[in-house]
Amino acid sequence: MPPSDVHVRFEGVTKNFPGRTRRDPPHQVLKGIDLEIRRGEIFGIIGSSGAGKSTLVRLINGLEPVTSGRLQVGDREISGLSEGRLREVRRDIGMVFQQFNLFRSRTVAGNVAFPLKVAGVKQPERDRKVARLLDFVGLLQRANDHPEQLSGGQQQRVGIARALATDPSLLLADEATSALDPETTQDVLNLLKQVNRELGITIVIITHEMDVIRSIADRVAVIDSGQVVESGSVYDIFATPQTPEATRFVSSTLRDRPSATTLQRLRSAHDGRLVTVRVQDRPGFQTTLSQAFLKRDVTAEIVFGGISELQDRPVGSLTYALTGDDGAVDHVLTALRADEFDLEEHVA
Ligand SMILES: Nc1ncnc2c1ncn2[C@@H]1O[C@H](COP(=O)(O)OP(=O)(O)OP(=O)(O)O)[C@@H](O)[C@H]1O
Repeated sequence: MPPSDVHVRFEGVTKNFPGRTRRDPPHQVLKGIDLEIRRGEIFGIIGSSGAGKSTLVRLINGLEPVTSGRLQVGDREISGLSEGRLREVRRDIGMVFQQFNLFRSRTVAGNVAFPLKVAGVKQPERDRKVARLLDFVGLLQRANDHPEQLSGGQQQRVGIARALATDPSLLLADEATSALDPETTQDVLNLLKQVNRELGITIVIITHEMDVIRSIADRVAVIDSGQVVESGSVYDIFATPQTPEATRFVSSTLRDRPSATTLQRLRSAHDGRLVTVRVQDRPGFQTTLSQAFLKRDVTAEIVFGGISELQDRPVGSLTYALTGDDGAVDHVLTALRADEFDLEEHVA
């Protein structure tokens, strides 16, 4: 990939915070991050609480220095930049926060105008720009209201308009929808999608919710304990997660794999061996499976699972109760595995 296509590049980035007392060793929060975020994409970063997501964001906008490694934003190497140069980098980055961070004492228009004022944009130009931005986020009629007169979703729209005021090429959204209900979340995610598609702005979205990644991201990195454990296209992570962390996040939204309790219930309700098969986007997937079972007189009853669509391709898992001669079941499972079917047998 030519360097200009990469918007943010982490190369072996670590971040330490000092220990609690001077005698404690430093706390390594990021442990060698390698990541490439491409210009114009929506890149999701998902991880559990404390994984290091917010720290990663604070490195990108230069609010915290990296401890070691290289971090490039646009065509600039961030590590070692002076505060003045960092301000220039930050001017090209918009931020959207979980708690919106609006000024309560200013009107909606006043909030959006604020970064323009700081940047020294004069009044008539400022007013024109604020009106254009409020129109873009669908809140032109609310320009003179104060934030507390708006719903959470509307406040976040103001937050997005304010983040766009200085025409950034990169937008960082840190848990931007975590304080919102599911329906409002979808509205705000749609607006972010519009920002990306219509204005060509690269978006990095930080979340602990796989639903958010599924709704809007093109690619995703899963981080766990300060490390990228998996990254790739959202479809690939959903269709073939490689690590337990990614598998856990994927099943949290697809709800296609039985939990331990469900397995217990399935065991008492059905005879046979329980096997979960991951759905694959390949021709004749279902037919190949059913024929393999049929050929060896194995009865395969679907007892749990679901198939849904992601980026117009199927994802999900099906759990079967397999009854028949044990040797025959073993034979079918071995043959399917050899044919690259992804199977998990749930042994009691
Ligand atoms: N300024 C700091 N000084 C010391 N430790 C910090 C500092 N900022 C973050 N940490 C620690 O770094 C770790 C990662 O924190 P971070 O906020 O980046 O995680 P996160 O994935 O965003 O979690 P959450 O979703 O809960 O915000 C935590 O253990 C946190 O206590």
